[in-house]
Amino acid sequence: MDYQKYKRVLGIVLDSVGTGAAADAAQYGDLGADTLGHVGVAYHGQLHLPNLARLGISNLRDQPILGIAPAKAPLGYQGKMAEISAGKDSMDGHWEMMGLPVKQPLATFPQGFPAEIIRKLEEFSGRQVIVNRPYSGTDVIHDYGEQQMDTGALIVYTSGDSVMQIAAHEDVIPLAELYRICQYARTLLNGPDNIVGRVIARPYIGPDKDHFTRTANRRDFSLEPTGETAIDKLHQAGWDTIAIGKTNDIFSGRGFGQAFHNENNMDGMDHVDEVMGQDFTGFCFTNLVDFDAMYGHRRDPIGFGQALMDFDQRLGTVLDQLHDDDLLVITADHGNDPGFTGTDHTRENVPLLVYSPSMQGHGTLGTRATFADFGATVLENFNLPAGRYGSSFLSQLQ
Ligand SMILES: O=P(O)(O)O[C@H]1O[C@H](CO)[C@@H](O)[C@H]1O
Ligand SMILES: [Mn+2]
Ligand SMILES: [Mn+2]
Repeated sequence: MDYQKYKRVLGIVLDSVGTGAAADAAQYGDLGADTLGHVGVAYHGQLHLPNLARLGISNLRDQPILGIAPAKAPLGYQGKMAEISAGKDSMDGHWEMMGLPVKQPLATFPQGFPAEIIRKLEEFSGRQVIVNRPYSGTDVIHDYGEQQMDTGALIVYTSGDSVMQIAAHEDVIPLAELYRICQYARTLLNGPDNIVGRVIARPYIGPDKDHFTRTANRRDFSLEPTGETAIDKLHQAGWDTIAIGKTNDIFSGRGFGQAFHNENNMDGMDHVDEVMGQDFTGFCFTNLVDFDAMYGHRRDPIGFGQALMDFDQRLGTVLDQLHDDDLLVITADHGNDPGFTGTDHTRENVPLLVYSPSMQGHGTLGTRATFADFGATVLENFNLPAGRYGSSFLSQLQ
C-alpha cells in the first residue's frame, strides 16, 4: 500500500493547551481566556520551552507567550485550529480532529442528573448516590470522600461538560465493580432522552480527606462515535492505528489496532518513545491528560507550566528520533486556562505545530476553520477519501 508523503504520522494532543480565546468564546462565557498566554504571565518570563519554541509555539500567536520569543526560522509549519463542535470537552475536540464534529450540544446537568437515572443507578449498584451536582473532582472527594468511605455510597458529580463522573475509594469499591457501574451508567446515557459524552470512573485512595488522591485508574466511557472517524477509515484500509492515553477511551476503542494506557504524561511519553521504535505504517494518536486534569481544572498555572517544561524536555528526544518520513503534529483539544474564573474548560483555538525532518521550508498554516483539518490531512496522506469536514494541508507541507 502506498502513502503520499509520510510513513508514520505522530499526533500528540496536549490536553487543554489552548492558545487564546476562540472567535465564538463569548457564547461559552470564555472571552479573554488564553491558556498558554496566562501560564506565561504566571511565570514572569521564566517559562522555558526551547523545543516548542523551535517548532514555533509563539509564532502562531498574536502576542508571543511571555518569555518565549517567536523563532526566526521555526521548524516546519505552524498555525491554529478553531473548533466547530457545539462543546469544549475532550470528546468534542478529538472527534472533530478525526472528522466527526459534535454538531448538536450534548446534555449537561447544572441541576444534577434526573431522579430516574439516579434511581436506576442505585438499584443496579445496590449503593446510595450522593452529591449529584456540578463539583470540582478534587474538592468533591475532600468534602464527601469520608462519607463515601463510611457508607459505601457512589459520589456522582458533573461539570460544565457533558460528563457523569463517579468517584469511589479503591478500598471501598473495587475497581472492577466501579467500572461495571460506570458501564451500566453509560447505557442510561446513550439517548434518546439524555445523550451524555462521557461517564468517567474517578477512583481515589488515601486515609482521610486531607490525604485523598485520585489514581491513574481513571477510565473514560465515551459515547460510541456516532459516525465514521478517520481512525475507522485508516483501520479499515489496513493502516496501523495506535492509541496512547485517553484517545483510546474517547473513541470507545473503535478503530485502534493497538492501545497503551498512560499513568501520567511522562509514562505517555515513554509510550511515544516505544512506539517510535516500532516499524509501523500509519497513525499514532497520543493524549497527555495531566495538563488538564492536574493543573487546568485546578487553576494551577505554575503546575501547568512545569508540566509543559517537562513535556518540552521529552519533546527534544522525539525530535531527535524522528525519521525523514515521519510527520509530527502537536495540537490540543480545547483550552483550560488556569488563570480564568471557575474550574471548567475554556473555548479556545488550539496550536497546530507540524514538522518532519524532510521539510525543506517553513511557513504558516493560518487559522484553520475546524480541528477536522488535522484528520483530513492524515486521510490524504494515506490515500483515503476526504470526509465531509476538514480540508487537508498536506500539499502545503514542503
Ligand atoms: O474536576 P474534575 O473531576 O477533574 O473533572 C473535570 O474532568 C472532566 C473531564 O475533563 C471535566 O468535565 C471536569 O469535570
Ligand atoms: Mn481534554
Ligand atoms: Mn478536562
